[in-house]
Amino acid sequence: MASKIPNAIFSNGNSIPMIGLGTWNSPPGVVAQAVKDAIDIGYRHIDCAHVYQNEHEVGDGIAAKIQDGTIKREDVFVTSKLWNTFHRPDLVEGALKVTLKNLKLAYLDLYLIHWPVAYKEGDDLFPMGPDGKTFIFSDADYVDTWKEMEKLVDAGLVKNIGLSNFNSKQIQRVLDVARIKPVCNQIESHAYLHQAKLTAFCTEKGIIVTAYSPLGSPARPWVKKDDIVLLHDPELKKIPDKHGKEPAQILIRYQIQLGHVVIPKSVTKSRIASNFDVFGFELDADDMKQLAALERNERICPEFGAFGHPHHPFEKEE
Ligand SMILES: NC(=O)C1=CN([C@@H]2O[C@H](COP(=O)(O)OP(=O)(O)OC[C@H]3O[C@@H](n4cnc5c(N)ncnc54)[C@H](OP(=O)(O)O)[C@@H]3O)[C@@H](O)[C@H]2O)C=CC1
Ligand SMILES: O=C1CO[C@H](CO)[C@@H](O)[C@@H]1O
Repeated sequence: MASKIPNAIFSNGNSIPMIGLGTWNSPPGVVAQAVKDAIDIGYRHIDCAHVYQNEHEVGDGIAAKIQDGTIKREDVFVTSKLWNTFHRPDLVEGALKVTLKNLKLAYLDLYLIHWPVAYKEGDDLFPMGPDGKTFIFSDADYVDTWKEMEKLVDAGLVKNIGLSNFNSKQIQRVLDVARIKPVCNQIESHAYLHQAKLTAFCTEKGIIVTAYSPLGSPARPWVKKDDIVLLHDPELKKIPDKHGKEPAQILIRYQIQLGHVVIPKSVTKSRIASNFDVFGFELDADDMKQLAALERNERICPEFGAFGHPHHPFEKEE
């Protein structure tokens, strides 16, 4: 199927497809097929990360679709993220090279610092401290990490660099030293958590917001099953009927109309298809107001183990 996805334009003039396939929690053995299905359906943007521990299989899916002629490398936008144990400047390039090898790519379209918090360097991606709840921190500073990210652009290994889970003060610290500005901040964004101040700050600075967990990440064990889950919120359910659409499609379309790039995850072919079918209708002003009114300041992905880190981004709103 030919792909007609609108793009968002970065401050450097490069573009990113407004919708991409998320891959967190997409199991090895399943994710390669999900990536192949997504590309067949028309997705041209895949969101990955070293810490998802499935980049090798994601890479198999992309390679298969390049090999069978469905796409060329330059047709697909691939993002990955530098994990928190690799922030120390001497580790950054090596971490990217592992990701490139796993993904079987010569370059990334976008590389993000996954979180502003750094953890103890080493093989353990989640180096747990003695309390069994808090990771062991590193004192690497993301500003020094950023200078290494810039070198990856110089070396032609990544086309664009950006941030993820950074608050406005942290973004400003990066902007203050940046020779190459971050093009985006990938943050949690859905109808229960708008992060209005942070997104306004990003917009003012010309930084594109990518919305993660747009469906409220229902598979996370701590998303309470006895409370209202976003996808089943009775207020949300009033909107789809009017458009003949499903709740997930409304939530994805909502992010796009907010001007955000959006990366819903699914390994289910029918959902991968329906999540992509969000360009043939428009939410009206009343719908947008109703969705905005669902705000609950409900953060699903706070990186619990980093509470107490001096660079934890979201312990207070910034
Ligand atoms: N930068 C960061 O720190 C973070 C980045 N991310 C990125 O964002 C992506 C999306 O966020 P994520 O937390 O995965 O959560 P999402 O909000 O995308 O929800 C994904 C879940 O919803 C289910 N689902 C997908 N489509 C539908 C549908 N149409 N109807 C009902 N259920 C559906 C999926 O199930 P199934 O797969 O079984 O179909 C899966 O369990 C991640 O995969 C990752 O790439 C996420 C969190 C943090
Ligand atoms: O991208 C991510 C997916 O979820 C993980 C577990 O909560 C996070 O650590 C990470 O930020």
